[in-house]
Amino acid sequence: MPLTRLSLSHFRNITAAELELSPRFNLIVGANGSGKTSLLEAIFYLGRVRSFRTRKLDQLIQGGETHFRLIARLADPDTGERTLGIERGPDGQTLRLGGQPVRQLAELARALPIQLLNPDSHLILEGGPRYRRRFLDWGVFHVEPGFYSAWQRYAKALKQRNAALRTGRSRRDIAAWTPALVQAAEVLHSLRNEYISELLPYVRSNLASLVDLPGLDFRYQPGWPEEAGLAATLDARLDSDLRRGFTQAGPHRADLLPLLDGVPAIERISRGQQKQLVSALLLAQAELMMEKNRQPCLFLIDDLPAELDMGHRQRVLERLLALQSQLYITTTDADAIPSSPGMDARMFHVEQGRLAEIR
Ligand SMILES: Nc1ncnc2c1ncn2[C@@H]1O[C@H](COP(=O)(O)OP(=O)(O)OP(=O)(O)O)[C@@H](O)[C@H]1O
Repeated sequence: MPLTRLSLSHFRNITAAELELSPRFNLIVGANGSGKTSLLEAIFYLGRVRSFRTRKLDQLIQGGETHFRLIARLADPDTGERTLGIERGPDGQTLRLGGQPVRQLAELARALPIQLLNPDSHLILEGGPRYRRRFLDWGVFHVEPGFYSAWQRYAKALKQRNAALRTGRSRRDIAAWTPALVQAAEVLHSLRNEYISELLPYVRSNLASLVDLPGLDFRYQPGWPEEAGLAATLDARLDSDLRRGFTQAGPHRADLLPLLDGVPAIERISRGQQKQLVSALLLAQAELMMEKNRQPCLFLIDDLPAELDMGHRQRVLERLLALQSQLYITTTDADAIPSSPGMDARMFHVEQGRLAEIR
């Protein structure tokens, strides 16, 4: 659901800002180092309660200050408007949604599904399997209701098994975790499998309009050899797990690898094609989510001109607008963004952390 208002204080170089947002298209224009990415980072933080730039979250607090505060109004189709507020300081953070304390971060992720396209997005192709798992699980989390609880059960069993491996407990103690681990793993595997088969038609339709890559396919690896089964694999690798002190097989090692003519696509495609492919993947997820949940997502696109050429910018924006996504696009040059007449657009100028709407 879109944000209608956003207020920020002491977030990165933004001392204070109050923004009335467009439900569809928000363009953020400013010179290098002015604070454009910081604004996207703040919106991302509202939904994910983390940054896409750093793990050191205290870095988000403006230098010389002790806290940052973000307050957003969300247009909620069921309840009207809800307020989401996050304040972070030296003693931790408080999160409130609709006047209530937030108990699980998943509540925020559900209320504010956010997709990010930025210069790091190519890590989905170029980085290790964890980037592709994160991509995959974003989608499964949003469209498969049982995923989150299965993931929690799995994470708990994995943590216990790893602790048992590290502290040199008996094989019997370690094996005691196998049934819970395998049961949750199988649920995750089947939900991921189902999600991938639903997603692929959307990926193909986006590829057809964005990038010409006949022969592109995907290989899903669940994180263990399927023919052997997870229980037998854990058993067979127990000595090796004991030596290393952690569990080497399971859904936490899954991968979804794009292949071109049988080899990893990253080996064969240009940088521009990588960006088009990543855009197609993110769009496909948003389309499937819209189809299944009737819920549009927010798209944060950092430095759109650096990501795509003019023709592809136009096509990606058209598809996103057709999806009723709320867009936040940054650029140093407003002329580099295709204009879409009739769009309910707002443009903001940023200079040294000060944000002002351009009318
Ligand atoms: N905690 C902080 N306190 C104050 N200023 C900060 C903090 N963290 C980063 N900055 C500054 O905020 C400024 C804005 O950075 P940001 O990455 O948002 O700029 P940008 O407009 O996206 O730039 P570019 O176009 O170069 O990507 C930078 O000058 C940076 O040094």
